[in-house]
Amino acid sequence: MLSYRDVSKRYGDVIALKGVTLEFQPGKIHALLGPNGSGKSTLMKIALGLVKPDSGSVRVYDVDPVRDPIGARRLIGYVPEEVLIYESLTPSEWFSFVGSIYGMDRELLRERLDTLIRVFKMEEHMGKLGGELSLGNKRKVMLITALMKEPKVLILDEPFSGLDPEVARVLKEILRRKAEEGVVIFSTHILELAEAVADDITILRYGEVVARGPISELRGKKDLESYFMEVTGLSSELQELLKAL
Ligand SMILES: Nc1ncnc2c1ncn2[C@@H]1O[C@H](COP(=O)(O)OP(=O)(O)OP(=O)(O)O)[C@@H](O)[C@H]1O
Repeated sequence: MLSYRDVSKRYGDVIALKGVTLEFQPGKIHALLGPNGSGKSTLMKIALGLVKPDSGSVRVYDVDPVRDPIGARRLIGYVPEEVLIYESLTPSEWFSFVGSIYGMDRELLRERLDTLIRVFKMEEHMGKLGGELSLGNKRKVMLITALMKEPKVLILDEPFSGLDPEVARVLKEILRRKAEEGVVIFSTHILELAEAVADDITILRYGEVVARGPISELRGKKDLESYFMEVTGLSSELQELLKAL
């Protein structure tokens, strides 16, 4: 389980999170939605101890990421929004390196990697340097890195961006399977994707939770886009701006 209690975070004058209380349970796929700058990445980074909250408490199962960021990272597979890979290592070299850092058994590592590499269709790219890979393949390397240790918590920031439709389908299936055993959270700006993949959604606006629950219950009779526009207040803001234009 991943929980946040009354968590706030400011960057100088900018309020990124304001008294957020949330719980993400295993068994469901959770989508995190919100306009640009609403605090989604900050919320995710706090779970990993990459960003320290100003107040409130966070638990990754029973680990406090503020006191024990390494312990929290052991439990979490994380894919950030930005592409971060070693340009001068091949995916093969990179996975062996990460496997040794995780202290994974070589045979187990090989088995898991074999499957993930085939599932993500990366066989022919394993010998290329990271810097030579296409953007989508770099993102696949990051996804495999997050999945290879079979984490209890999977946190993916915009994981579907740059993936072709076939790989996106594979990823949806993986998330579904992972959610059976652990916590799965992903952020997205694509509402159709949240609707197609997630069980529960959480919508942030200006660092506050403005809606939360099963998609079907939240939107009621509306389509998710209209619901999103309504709770984030974007609809009226946009209409005003368009009028001004
Ligand atoms: N390192 C930082 N220094 C200063 N301000 C930051 C920093 N990181 C985030 N912010 C600010 O905090 C707010 C929340 O940012 P965050 O990246 O968490 O939002 P987000 O919902 O993930 O946005 P997006 O959808 O655009 O990725 C924004 O106003 C952002 O500019």
